[in-house]
Parts: sequence; C-alpha cells; structure tokens
Amino acid sequence: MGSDTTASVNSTSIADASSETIRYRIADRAQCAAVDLLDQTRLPESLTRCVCETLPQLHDAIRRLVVRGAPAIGIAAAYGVTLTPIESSDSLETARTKWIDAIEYLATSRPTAVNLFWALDRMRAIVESPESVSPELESMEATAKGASSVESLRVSLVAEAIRIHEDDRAMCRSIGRHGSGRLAECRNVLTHCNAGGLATSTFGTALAPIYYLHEHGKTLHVYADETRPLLQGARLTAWELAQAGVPVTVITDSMAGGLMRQGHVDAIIVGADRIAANGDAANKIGTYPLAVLAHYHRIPFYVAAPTNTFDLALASGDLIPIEQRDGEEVRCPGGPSGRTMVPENVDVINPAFDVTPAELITAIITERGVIESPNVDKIAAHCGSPIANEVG
Ligand SMILES: CSC[C@H]1O[C@H](OP(=O)(O)O)[C@H](O)[C@@H]1O
Repeated sequence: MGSDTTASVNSTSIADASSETIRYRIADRAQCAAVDLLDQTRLPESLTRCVCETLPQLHDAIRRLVVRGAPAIGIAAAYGVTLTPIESSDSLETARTKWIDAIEYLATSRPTAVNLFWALDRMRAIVESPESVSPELESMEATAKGASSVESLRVSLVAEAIRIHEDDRAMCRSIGRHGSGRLAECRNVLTHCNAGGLATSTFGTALAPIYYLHEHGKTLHVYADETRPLLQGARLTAWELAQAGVPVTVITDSMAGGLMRQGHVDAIIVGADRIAANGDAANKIGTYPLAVLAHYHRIPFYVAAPTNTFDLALASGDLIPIEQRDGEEVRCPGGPSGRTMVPENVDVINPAFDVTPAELITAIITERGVIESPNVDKIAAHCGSPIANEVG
C-alpha cells in the first residue's frame, strides 16, 4: 500500500474536541482508502478509533452506532462508497455497477436518518454523471497512456465525499449562528440524545447554538437527558460539552418534566433524523414526550437540523420509517457485558425514534435561518422545493 495521507478535516472551533469524529485516509491510487472513525460506543471511557477499510466494516460501524447521528452517518457513508474494491481491469461500466451496488448496500445500514440517503444520492449522481469522467480520459489515447476513466471517476467520488463533509461543517456553524438568538437569553437549556459535534462533521446541530454562544462569551448551562437505552446524552453529549467547557448536568429522562415544572428549563433544543414536509420531526426516542411537556409548560421547543434532513416527499411524520433496534439494548443497558435488567420471558420493544408533530415545535433552526411555527408552506418556501403531495 502506498504512503497514507490522512485527509482529515482540520479542527478550528471549540466543538472540534470531537470534530475528529470522522477522518478519511487516501492511499496511493486510493485502492486502500480507509474511513477512520472515533468509536462512539466506547465513549466516554476511552477514545478509540475504528478504521474501516471495507464496505462491510463501514456498514457494521453505522449499524452498531460506532458512528451515529444523521449528518455523521451520511458523511461516513459517502466516504464508504470510495472503499468499494475496484479492479484495475474493470471497465468504466463494471466500476459504475460496483459503486451503485455499494451505495445500495450502505443504504441498508439504518432506515430513519434521511441524511444517509441524501449523501448516498449525491454520490450516486457522481457515479451516473458523464461529467464525472474527465472528457480527455475518454479518449483512446489517454487510456493507452495508462490514464483511466475509472480512475477519474474514483477521484471525483473522493472529492464529492470531502465536499459533503465540508458542506456539513459550514451548515453546522450556520445553524449555530441562526439558533444563538433563540437561546441568548436562556440560563438553562435541556437537550436530548446527542446532536453535537459527534453527530455531525463538527459543532453539531442542537448543540451548535450553545457552542456558538459559548464562543461569543455567553455560556449556558445544559441539562442533558441521559437518553435510554443507549445513553447518547450521558455518554456523548455530556462528554463533548465538558470537553468544550460548557457546564452540563446529566439527568435521567424521567426527570425532565419535574425540572420544567420547577421552572429550571428555559428552552429545549434537539436534533432530528428526518423532518416531513409538514414539519413533523423524527428524533431519538423520548423526544416526543419532551415536546408535550414543553407545550404544557409553555417552554420553547426547538428542532435544529440542516435542510438535508427534510424529506419533502413525505407529507407527514406518520410516513417516516422508524428503526426498530435489538431488544438486547433495552434488556442490557450496560451492553453485552452488562447485567440483564429484564426477565428473560418478558418482551421488550426498542424503537430508536419517535415523531414530534409540527404543532408542538416552536421553530425549526436550519443553516438557512429559522422556520417559526413550521408548516408545509413555510417549509417549502424555506427549502425552495415543491410541496409534497398532500396524502393521508
Ligand atoms: C444531528 S442528528 C442527531 C440525531 O441522531 C441521533 O440518533 P442516533 O444516535 O441513533 O444516530 C439522535 O436522534 C439525534 O438527535
């Protein structure tokens, strides 16, 4: 294998303590590229890297939440496409077929976060676009010289994956800027699961306004729901906020309502995995009850997400596919080595997400601005796309 050149995205912001969530390594001719992931299943006890060199390794890493968070799995999957084994003898047509097969395989890793499919669609567009192959490489002379149209297309795919990564960095910072005005007067903000730098390229979505304000001298206190069963809030949000010097208190999910009733929560901000055309938002299980409690207690409830989290083909949140995960995650909260907390002959269910109706969302904060009281017309205008067909 040639000498490795780690093409990581350089860290610049305070949230970048975790921005090394995803790194990409390019070897000579990229026949041995690798996607280098911070293994989020090992946080907060250890900082362990999981280096994926094959499609099955990357698929498994997404499936096991080694890398997780809607934008982060999109970025990882985009890089994952370039891990596709292409033989030097492959024709352009054969290579294109292998890349499309890889895209369709990676699309089976998790069903809910639309960012995964959005990123894979961007990669598919490169594979299928004639412009992705340098015209001069199409000539017989270039091929005779050893240049390869397959090589040209592979380079275009790597470039697109890096662009997806870089675009996400810019989107997260914009979300931070747009959301900061909503939280600037708050003292205590509650969040659920992890929608920070670990869930994105860096800086996060729900945590972005908090990091932005912290960078500009206004530091909030954050209540982090532990977020059962996988505890992304306790393990990941608390870790990255503490790394960034933002005061954070972990609470059990069941404590949130009491804190709101006592007046200890000034606002709630969460991420999203998929937002339907009418503004209904799917997010980590336990988000919907927070929205209901916030509505009852008249506390602002914000969803922060880039516009590539909107799925305008779905008219309502009832149509969002909800990932059903292994019940073992509920039975053994400490993981395979932990104690079983549920009697063997008792059933469990483990939906990874729930859906919050748009009417419970005060505003959706994106990289383009803020959608107040979201509805289908405002979202279509905001995203600049045709309105989804009204069904159901
Ligand atoms: C910035 S998207 C974060 C979003 O993704 C999380 O789900 P998971 O940890 O299963 O990937 C959760 O819903 C977060 O809000």
